[in-house]
Formats: sequence, C-alpha cells, structure tokens
Amino acid sequence: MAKKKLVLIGNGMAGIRAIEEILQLLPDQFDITVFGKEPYPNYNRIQLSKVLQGDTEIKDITLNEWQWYEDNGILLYPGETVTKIDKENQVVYTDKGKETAYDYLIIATGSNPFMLPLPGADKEGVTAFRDIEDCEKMIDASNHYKRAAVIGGGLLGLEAARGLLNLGMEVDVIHISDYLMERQLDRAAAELLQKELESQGMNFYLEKQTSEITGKKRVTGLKFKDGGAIPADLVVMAVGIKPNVALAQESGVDVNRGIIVNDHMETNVPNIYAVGECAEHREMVYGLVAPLYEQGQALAKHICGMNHQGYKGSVLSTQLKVSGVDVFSTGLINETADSKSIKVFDEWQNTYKKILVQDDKLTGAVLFGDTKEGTKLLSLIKKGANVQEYLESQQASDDGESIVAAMSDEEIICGCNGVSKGTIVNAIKNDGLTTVEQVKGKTNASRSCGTCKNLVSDLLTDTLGDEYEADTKESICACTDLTRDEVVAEIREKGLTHSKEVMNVLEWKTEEGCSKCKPALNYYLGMVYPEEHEDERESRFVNERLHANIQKDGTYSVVPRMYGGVTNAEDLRTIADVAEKYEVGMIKLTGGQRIDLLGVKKEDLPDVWKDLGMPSGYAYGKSVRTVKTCVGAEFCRFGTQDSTGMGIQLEKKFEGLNTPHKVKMGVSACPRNCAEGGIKDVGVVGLDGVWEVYVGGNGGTDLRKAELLVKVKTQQEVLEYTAAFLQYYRENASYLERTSHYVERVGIEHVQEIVNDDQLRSELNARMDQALSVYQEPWSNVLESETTLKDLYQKVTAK
Ligand SMILES: Cc1cc2nc3c(=O)[nH]c(=O)nc-3n(C[C@H](O)[C@H](O)[C@H](O)COP(=O)(O)OP(=O)(O)OC[C@H]3O[C@@H](n4cnc5c(N)ncnc54)[C@H](O)[C@@H]3O)c2cc1C
Ligand SMILES: NC(=O)c1ccc[n+]([C@@H]2O[C@H](COP(=O)([O-])OP(=O)(O)OC[C@H]3O[C@@H](n4cnc5c(N)ncnc54)[C@H](O)[C@@H]3O)[C@@H](O)[C@H]2O)c1
Ligand code: SF4
Ligand code: FES
Repeated sequence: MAKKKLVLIGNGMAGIRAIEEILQLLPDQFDITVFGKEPYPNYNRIQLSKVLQGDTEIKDITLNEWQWYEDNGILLYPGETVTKIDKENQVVYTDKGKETAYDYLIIATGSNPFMLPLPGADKEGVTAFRDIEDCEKMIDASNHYKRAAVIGGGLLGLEAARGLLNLGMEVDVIHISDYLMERQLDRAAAELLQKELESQGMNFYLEKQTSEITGKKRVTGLKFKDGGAIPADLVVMAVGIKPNVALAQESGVDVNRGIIVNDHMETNVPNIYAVGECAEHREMVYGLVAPLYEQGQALAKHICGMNHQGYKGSVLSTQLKVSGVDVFSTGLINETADSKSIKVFDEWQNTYKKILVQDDKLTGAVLFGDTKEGTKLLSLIKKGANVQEYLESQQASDDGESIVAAMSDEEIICGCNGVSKGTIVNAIKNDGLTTVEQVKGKTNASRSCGTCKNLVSDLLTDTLGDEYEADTKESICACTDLTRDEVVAEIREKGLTHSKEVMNVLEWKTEEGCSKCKPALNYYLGMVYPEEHEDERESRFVNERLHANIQKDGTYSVVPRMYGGVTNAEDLRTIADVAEKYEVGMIKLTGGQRIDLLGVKKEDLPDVWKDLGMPSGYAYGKSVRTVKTCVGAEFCRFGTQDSTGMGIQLEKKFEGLNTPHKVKMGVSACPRNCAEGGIKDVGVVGLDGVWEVYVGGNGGTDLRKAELLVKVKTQQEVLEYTAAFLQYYRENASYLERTSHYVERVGIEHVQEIVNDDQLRSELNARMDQALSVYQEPWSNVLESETTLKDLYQKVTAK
C-alpha cells in the first residue's frame, strides 16, 4: 500500500513532537515532509532564556539533529515558508516555488511576538525575544551598548531581563500592571519576586505605559504616557504573543484568536489539523509546551487511527527560569467568592505558599522561595484531588519521606512532557537506566525546561539506592566542565593572568563567559596574583562597578566607612551637609552601625563622595563590610576588654579586602555579646584576659551560629588568627560561598587544624599582608580618573 503523504508546516516544538508521536505509533506509514521558516533543525525554544543567561549555548539546544530527519526518512525544507494552502487540491506552495501534495496536513505555525505599535518601534535596537535571531541580536547589542529596557514584566520579559543583566547590561523593566507576572502570580508572590529581582540588579517601572520609542536611526530611550522618560540602547518587547493564523485564514480555514480545532485537533477543513500555539481548542490558546505536547499526542492517535478520547484541555503550570528565584504557579491563582485558601508566609525563610480550595477540591497554587511541592500540587490538581489527600501527602514528607517516594505512580514528575513517576521508574528498572540523561532520552522527562531534573535524579536515587551515583562534580558554570578547584589549580600551574586567557587556554565553551564565571575568575585571579592581577572591572556586578548599591527606583545608596561604628561631630556634620545639598531621600542607620544615604542620583555619586571626604564603606562589595562593636570596657559596667578599639583595628586592617563573599564581623566585650558576634563571619568576644574568636556565623537567610575557632590572650593574636582564617577562606572557598557555608562544608576542626599550625598561620598571614598591600580606596580612585567619571557616571568633569 502506498504511504500517505503527511505534510507539516512549522518545524517547531509542537509540530515535531506530534511527528515523533506518530513515528512511535506507526513508524513506516507516512511520507513526511516538513517546512520550517527558520533555517535550523527543531530546537528547544524554551532554552533560549538559558542561552541568553549564559547557561547554555545555541549549539546545545537542538532537539532533533539533521541526522534525525534523515534517519526517519523525513524531507525537511529549512528556511522555507509555506505561503498558500490549496485545500481543494490538497497542495501547499512555498516562497521558493515548491508545490507539495498532502493527504494529511498539520499546521503548527506557532505564534508571533506581539510588537506594540508604538511610534519608533521600527528603530534599530528594538527586538522581540522569540527565536535564535532575536537572542543573537541581544547578545550582540550587549557587546556594544549599556542600557536595556524590557517592556513587559511577564515570564518572557523577566527571563530576558535576567539574561541581559548577565550580559553586563543595566536593565529597566517596564510593566503595565501594578505587580509583576500578574497572569501567573498573586500580589504577595509578585512582590517577593520583585524584591528578589531588585536585589539581583533589575530596576522596575510599574504601572507604566510606553508612548514612544525615541532616537534617530537607533533607539536612545523610551517615553511614557505619564510624561516620564528613560534612556535605552536596546528595547526588548515581551508583551505577549499572537497565534500565527494568517496562512490558515487566507486559505479558508476557520480561525478565531487561533485556528479553531476540535478534541482531535481537526480544523473545519477535511485532512487539515492544527497543533501548538497557533491552535484554539475550546476557546483556549496555549503558550506553554505541556498542553501543546498533550495536543500532539491526541493528534497522533487520531491520524494513526487509534481509539482515543481526544484532547480535553490542560491545567497549566508555570515556573520562572531565573537562577536564584523559585516561583511556581498552577491552576487558579486568585481567590474567588467561593474559594478558601491555605496560606503560609514564612518571613524568616522568605517563602510563600498559597493553595486554593473550592468545594474541598484543590484548584490552584502559588509558591515562592520553595517550589519543591510544585509538581505534586500540579498532579493533585490535575486529578481533581481533595484537600485531605494533599494534607496526608504533606504529612508523609514532614515525616521525612522523600517527595518522590511519597508520590503515587500516576503523579507527574515532568510537567512539560507529562511524564509520570511510574513511567520513569519502569524505564529505570526495565531499561537499566542510571543517569538523568538516559531517562531524558528514553522518556522525554527533563527534555524541555529542565526544572524537573532534580526530581528525576531523586527518582534514580530512590529506585536504584546505592547503585546510583549522582555526578557530584560541579563545574563553576555551564561554560566549562572544570570545577572551582580545577580552575584555580590551572591558573596557578599555567600562570594564567587574565579571564580571557583562562577561558581560551582552558577551552571555555563560550567566548565571553557568563555572569557566573566572569566575576568568579576575576576574583580567583586576584586572589592568586594579588600584586600582578589588574582588576577586570567589566566582570564585576553592577554595584561593585559603580561602588554604590543600586536601589529600587534607580538611585543609589552611599555608605561611608565608620570604623567600628564610631563617629564624631565633624563627620556627622559633613554627612548632614551632604544629605541636604544632594537632597538625599533618606538617612538611615544600618544594622552594621553606619549611616546610609539613600536616594543618591548616579551622576551625583562622585560629588557626594568628594564632599564627604571619607573612605567607602564597601557596603556593595564581596569584601569585608563592617565591624560592629559594643561600647566595651571604657563605658559599659560589664565590659572586660576594649571592644571598640579591637573592632577599629580589625576594620582598618582588613578594609577593602576582596573575599569570596561579603564578610561581616562583630566584637563584644563580654558574653552578653551586644555586637552579635554569634551570627557574624568573624565574631570576637572579650572575657577577662581572654579573647574568643568565632567564625562561620550568619544572621541572614541561612541562619547559622558561629563556631569557636580559638581563644587567645592579646589583640595582636586576634588579628593574626583572624587574618589566617580569612586568608584560608579566600584561598579555598568558591566564589559566592559565605564563610557559614564554607565552615559547614569543611568542618571547624579542619580550619582549627590549619590556623593552629604555627608555620601555616605565619604563611597565611604573609599572603594576607601581600593581598592587603595593594588596596586602593575606590571612591578617591574614581575621582582621580576622568575616563571612569565619564564612562561610568556620565560626568565630564567632577574635580
Ligand atoms: C524565550 C522563551 C522561553 C520560553 N520558556 C518556556 C518555558 O519555560 N516553559 C514553557 O512551557 N514554554 C516556554 N516558552 C514557550 C514555548 O517555547 C512555546 O510554547 C513553544 O515553542 C510553541 O511551540 P509551537 O511549535 O507551537 O511554536 P514554535 O515553536 O514557534 O514553532 C513554530 C514554527 O513554525 C514556523 N513557521 C511559522 N509559519 C510558517 C510557515 N508559513 N511556513 C513554515 N514555517 C512556519 C516558525 O518560524 C516556527 O519555527 C518559551 C518561549 C520563549 C520564546
Ligand atoms: N518560564 C516560562 O514558562 C516561559 C518563559 C518565557 C516565555 N513563556 C511563554 O512565552 C509567551 C510569551 O511570554 P510573555 O511574557 O511575553 O507573555 P505574557 O502574556 O505571559 O506576559 C506579558 C506581560 O506583559 C505585560 N504587558 C502587556 N502590555 C504591556 C505594555 N504595553 N507595557 C508593559 N507591559 C505590558 C502584561 O501585563 C503581561 O504581564 C507566553 O505564552 C509565555 O507563557 C513562558
Ligand atoms: S557586650 Fe557586654 S560589655 Fe559589651 S556593651 Fe554588651 S554588656 Fe556591655
Ligand atoms: S518540567 Fe519542564 S522539562 Fe520537565
């Protein structure tokens, strides 16, 4: 029997998944032809966010290599657009003059990004974020320009903004609603998200509507309807998508918002089907892959003549792909008159969970900070579980049962691909799978957004027990397979002196590196060669580049050094004068006993520093921040030692020292510990004739009590042991690893062994002195450099 001719228009994620399903059901029944407008094989569009964020490369996001088409006898026409469908004669025509007949036609033309029809939207530097070309355009712009504006604070806009930050740009996000991701989150979660993203350096303009894109040939900025304006060298529009229906409509296929299909993905025209973002099913158009894959399954079964109930619609779930941010939502997100909610807001852990219940059934969930329960909740909501079932499953995990162990076989592990626990466990057992990659190959789990990888790994552990050895070697980022220790060893061994050289010699997978490895390499090089290494300013995070902390409204905060938290009338008068002169928004005492001037304009920073005439407090740096002190023996009736004097000495000695992460210290003069040394990176407590030195404490998100390192008699010894500890931490911790995590990881006994060894302690002190000898006060440095003033602060002369 002659094979049926099957033609697919659109070589994207939904169309090709439908073909894969068909090939699985009936491998040899069709002559398949695929037309794809883009000149690539089918790739993972989802991962473009990861490409922009520097976590992966374009070459690594291909889903089906050229060879796959060949192996399956598929005729692929890449870079060729279908321009007409003749539904009577069942033929399609392309822009390259090709005519192809079909028995079955699948339209999977996806969506087009919605571009706001603003004056100036056609200028150079305005782009969408939809395909490889857009991604390349943004990466290229980041090499030449500084300021990006992203219009739209939805999933796409925020993922783009994170990518542009990683590429070293300053990023403003302009959002129409009064809170972010209002289609996916409730206000509480959105506000937590905003705070987190602001701390990563993103700047938000909420409730703003853009009225114009300014500039001559290239964009130079945005104007808002309320009269405001901001500068921008790159504008990314991420304000939603429009199903790509023009071809279908012109060819006489019924369309509404999308191409109208029934439960078998049939259009009104015989033998023409639609699947993916271009299709409209029961008045719903979807923009996430999970429903599109479910549609593909239904379509394949129908075309292959299998009995199937068809596609019934999907429960959606979303997860933002921004590193360091965990947000998840599924089903309904906002309360209604008939719903009740279970809400847990843990201010301490900065987590938020809301579960909506209607008539005892779970109907939706929003999670922030801890999204481990997301997959389970999606699964329960999909199957219409009642609240009791959820509470019981939660009890099981509270009792220590792992999340995957407590799941039933039908529950979904991979939301994107609809792969259940049972399917994965069977594949592991029957096919002898031992790695996440193998599970992906066999079941599709983790093949799309990748957020379920940890659950798949947990399932491998759970199923294989001791036989499963997770790959524990962790590379410093996706640009290399080398670990932190391997990179540092290579820097030392090969005498590498610049990040570019490291990337080149150690065969980095990306040319420019990413936001993870660039600052890390700069730190490691400075640590290994304190005297020779020239700081690579462009590799540093924005706050460190500008020597001030960027705030929510785009202004900066200025914190002058106040050694040991001690000040005097003259300094206070100067601070007050500066605050008045530059109309500082708020003067605030910090937790580290200093004064923070908030709301300083970027262009005023150099003048503020000049007028203050004080050293930088380094409140923005991965560096020694403050040394908090108690009043001590001089004034306090409990005081046994000069804690302020000790604190000042410590702060003066270690001022400006580059460290893997910020370092905070506290010195008290009796066990009442008013300077809170128990939760500091270094805490010193004075007792009668003795100083106790504690290390590895943390009072922030990961609360940790500091551990006793040593008891010594003199202030000189405090300085010596602290220097040894800090230098050892500098030389051995990973970049961005706080002392609390480091000490926890290596154990206090190990650190004690090192610093108590006289020889090692003396060597560590010598290397610390070398590192400290190159310190230059950054604010006065900036004031001396015309170029820096102009490049970074847009000041022509400030002297
Ligand atoms: C940056 C980014 C991140 C995303 N992240 C996620 C995520 O984390 N999770 C998630 O679920 N979803 C995510 N999405 C959405 C997801 O990628 C889409 O839902 C999915 O790709 C849609 O698949 P599709 O096949 O319907 O459309 P597409 O993937 O757009 O494929 C359609 C293809 O058809 C081609 N085409 C159109 N017209 C013609 C024609 N006339 N002739 C020939 N070819 C034609 C198009 O060029 C395109 O290549 C993301 C999207 C983007 C852009
Ligand atoms: N992690 C993920 O799941 C993920 C990531 C990226 C993209 N996507 C998908 O890609 C598609 C596109 O994403 P999107 O974020 O563009 O769509 P979206 O519709 O989810 O969000 C668009 C956002 O832009 C805002 N907006 C609309 N008009 C505006 C204006 N004039 N000015 C400022 N803001 C405006 C809206 O309020 C909305 O929050 C969606 O289907 C999305 O689901 C998903
Ligand atoms: S720690 Fe002790 S000495 Fe210092 S201020 Fe508190 S009570 Fe006084
Ligand atoms: S949940 Fe997205 S790939 Fe599994």
